[in-house]
Amino acid sequence: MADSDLPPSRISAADAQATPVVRLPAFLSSEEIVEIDAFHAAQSHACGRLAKASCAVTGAALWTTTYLSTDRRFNARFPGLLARMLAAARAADRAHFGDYASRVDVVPRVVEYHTVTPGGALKHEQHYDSGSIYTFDVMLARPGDDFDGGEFVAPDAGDEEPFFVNSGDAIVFCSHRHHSVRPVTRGTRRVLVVEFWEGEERACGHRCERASGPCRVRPLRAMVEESLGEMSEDDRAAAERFLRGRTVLS
Ligand SMILES: O=C(O)CCC(=O)C(=O)O
Ligand SMILES: [Fe+2]
Repeated sequence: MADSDLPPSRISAADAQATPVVRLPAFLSSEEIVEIDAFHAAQSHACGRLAKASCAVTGAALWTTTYLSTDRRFNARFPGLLARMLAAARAADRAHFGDYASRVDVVPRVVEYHTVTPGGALKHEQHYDSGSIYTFDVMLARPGDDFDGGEFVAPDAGDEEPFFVNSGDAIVFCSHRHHSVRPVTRGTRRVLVVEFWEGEERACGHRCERASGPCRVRPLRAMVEESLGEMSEDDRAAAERFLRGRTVLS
């Protein structure tokens, strides 16, 4: 594998679409959800963050992703949980995905905490998690109570039952399987997403696109820090707002 590449896919696009999304109801206890939310509250300031969509009128973020794998923070705090997720993913692969990777060495590529408010959605129906093997997705909020809308959608999944009924419910799927999320219509939807891949266990503050060797992405901030010092206070504040969470290839 060239060190700047993603690992080659182990499953064809067509075979990936034929795999089911496996439900793991009540995967997390309410105590574990409290621990994860507390960890997010305490650590998110130190982690990479990306506002994926924002309101055209107010500029408020509608979908914010916090990369809890920054510096492997989540990985160090919740190793047992990540091992449980991987064991469940491998079992789902053996039982339902054609056992295409259950013996492959995989590690967490990224741990993402998603916060989605009304209007936030992942609309692209052919979206998939390129470069990863398994995607593990856990609902942290209470559907119908903390939020409405925001249904997880897997085309051709074969039934209309919701994937997430209660907080703590999880799903696991082949990362190359298409999936999307309908717009949230009320409240705040929170999910934890872990992608496992054949690359190195990453510590960078984003979703790494480089399977091995030093990550080439670094905060744009690092490239312009000197010039920030030369700006007026107003210009610097505007630049800081612009730079927050943005990254660039070096
Ligand atoms: O929000 C979700 O349930 C899934 C999010 C997702 O697929 C992604 O961020 O790639
Ligand atoms: Fe995804």
